[in-house]
Amino acid sequence: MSAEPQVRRHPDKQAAAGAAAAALVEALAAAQAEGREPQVALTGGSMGSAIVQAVLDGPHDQVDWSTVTVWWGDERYLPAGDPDRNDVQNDEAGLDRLGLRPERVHRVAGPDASASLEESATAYGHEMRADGSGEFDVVLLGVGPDGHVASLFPQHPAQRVGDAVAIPVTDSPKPPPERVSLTFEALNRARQVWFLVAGDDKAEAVAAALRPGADRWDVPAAGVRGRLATTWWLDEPAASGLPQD
Ligand SMILES: O=C1O[C@H](COP(=O)(O)O)[C@@H](O)[C@H](O)[C@H]1O
Repeated sequence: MSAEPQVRRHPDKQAAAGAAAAALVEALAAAQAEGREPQVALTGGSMGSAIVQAVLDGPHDQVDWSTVTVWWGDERYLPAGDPDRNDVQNDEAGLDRLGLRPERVHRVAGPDASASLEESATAYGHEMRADGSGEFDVVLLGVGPDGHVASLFPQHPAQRVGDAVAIPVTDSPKPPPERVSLTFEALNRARQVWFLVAGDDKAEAVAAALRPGADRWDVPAAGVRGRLATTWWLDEPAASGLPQD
């Protein structure tokens, strides 16, 4: 079973990131209050860093960050420390200042630390199965102007891979061409899925993903839902293709 999408509109990107950050702190604290050690999947792109920075800038002490486990929904297959990696951009936004335990921050191995893209994706999937089996409390996802989420691109054959948690993606239409992505199956196991989208260049993708009957082959963002909640955190420009109500 999966949850119908809910839309939260905010006047600008900062407000959307701030509201999502406050809700993330609340969700992680609630999971800890229920006795769980929460698992969260982060995202790259423009909003991926905006929410990390907003968490750091806002009140975040109600979460015991030492028991939070962090994954990425996708990663660009680049060496550790490369400024185009999602984890590096998240670190620069403040992820490495939250008090997470390094052994609970699961980074995708790049070409400096794996024999091949395929090996990196397989290892990431095994790591996830071994450590909590990817039962995410919250999965954060940015959305590209083409409707892609994580590194699942429209009409890209990588979408077809079943029976895997993490997959190698080659020929990505957005650089860099090689990436590791979680699959629809892995993303859809989350309790909550949150889309974070800002900017009028995303309005068409947002409207297409939320259109009833949208096909994930054409609009991958339409193919991910949380088991308990699916929330779209939007700024007004990104929401401008949706009906006002
Ligand atoms: O390449 C990627 O793009 C998406 C969206 O990025 P944006 O800059 O257009 O917001 C991102 O969510 C994904 O994690 C990343 O690898």
